[in-house]
Amino acid sequence: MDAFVYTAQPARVIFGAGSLQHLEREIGLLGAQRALVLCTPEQRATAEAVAQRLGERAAGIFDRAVMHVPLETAREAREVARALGADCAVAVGGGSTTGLGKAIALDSGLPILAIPTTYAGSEMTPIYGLTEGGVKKTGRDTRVLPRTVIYDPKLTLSLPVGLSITSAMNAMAHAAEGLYAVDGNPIMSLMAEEGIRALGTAIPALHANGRDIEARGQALYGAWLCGTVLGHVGMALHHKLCHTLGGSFNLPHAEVHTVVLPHALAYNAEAAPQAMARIARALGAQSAPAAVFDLAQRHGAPVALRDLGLAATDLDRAADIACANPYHNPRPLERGPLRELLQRAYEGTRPS
Ligand SMILES: NC(=O)C1=CN([C@@H]2O[C@H](COP(=O)(O)OP(=O)(O)OC[C@H]3O[C@@H](n4cnc5c(N)ncnc54)[C@H](OP(=O)(O)O)[C@@H]3O)[C@@H](O)[C@H]2O)C=CC1
Ligand SMILES: O=C(O)/C=C\C(=O)CC(=O)O
Repeated sequence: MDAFVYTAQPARVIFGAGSLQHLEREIGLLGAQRALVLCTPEQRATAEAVAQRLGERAAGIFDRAVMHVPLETAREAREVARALGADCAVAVGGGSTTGLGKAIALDSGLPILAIPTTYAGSEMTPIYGLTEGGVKKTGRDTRVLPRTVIYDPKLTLSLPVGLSITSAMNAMAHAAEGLYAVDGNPIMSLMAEEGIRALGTAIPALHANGRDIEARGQALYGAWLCGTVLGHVGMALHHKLCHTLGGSFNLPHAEVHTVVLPHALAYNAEAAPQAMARIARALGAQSAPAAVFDLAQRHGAPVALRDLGLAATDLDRAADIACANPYHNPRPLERGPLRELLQRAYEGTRPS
């Protein structure tokens, strides 16, 4: 076995259908008295239910979380937290809401309790993102890692099926790249393979019935494992491409992950055979890139960048940006093959 270093990121996880009932106890365990509840405008009703559960421990609700955490929103939320005397933040929602909690924590050190309702995985990472003047910057800081995470599959029953599938593919991407990370280790690989297996089971079941609570549990369990991988080891080509396409061309986050993943895996397949074997095994298939493509396509998820609104004329610029700053990838980054990868992702060609 190769030598490795493993530093665990501390997080307390409360998992299970109905586990929201433990919220007040968990806030108490954080030593907090006044929680600011964060949500998007559309998830206000859920945030109100959370605040009601907290009773006197609820300082208020900030319901203006949006994708990619604009700096102005972060400043506004920080100010509201200060004005209300909040001593912790409860983020209920997807990665956008968790991201807002992280922006508050980065500035103030307030502990975050996250209640994720998508599979993006941000709740398990010390990674934060902030967008200023249309440019998103990400960083790592242990202060932003949520202290407690409540995974309650019941809260995900309202997540539309299409979004559930693309969000699950987003989670799977963290695990897939974790399997060939430069700083990978056997513990993260175990979690990655099990996370992919759980998501590979959940996706067909959710496609059949979005209210299947067992499948919701499997998906959230997979999201937890995959988010943990994202939080512990470095990502590579796939995440770089998705950040380029999401950030510079304003394409939707989970959908871009869904479309790009099979092609990024195909690019890396020969350079990372063990990772590919584990992904394929987790999905009960022969070829990792084809299995991931089939999983998306069979369950109604988008498979072509052109269907997400990218123009063919954007592909050259996307390839340039993706090559601009060097980063680790199992196969060296070469502009020509990368441009071909993007062309296949644009057209939605099944990897052979
Ligand atoms: N820092 C990190 O480690 C990570 C950060 N991220 C970041 O997180 C963001 C993406 O996260 P993601 O979760 O995909 O995006 P969002 O949080 O924006 O959620 C995606 C969609 O899910 C909907 N939704 C969420 N919860 C529910 C629910 N209970 N019922 C119905 N609909 C629901 C949202 O609706 P509505 O808007 O109406 O609430 C939204 O349309 C990106 O900014 C990404 O960069 C992602 C992964 C890791
Ligand atoms: O961009 C961020 O906010 C940080 C990480 C991610 O979004 C991970 C991902 O691409 O899913």
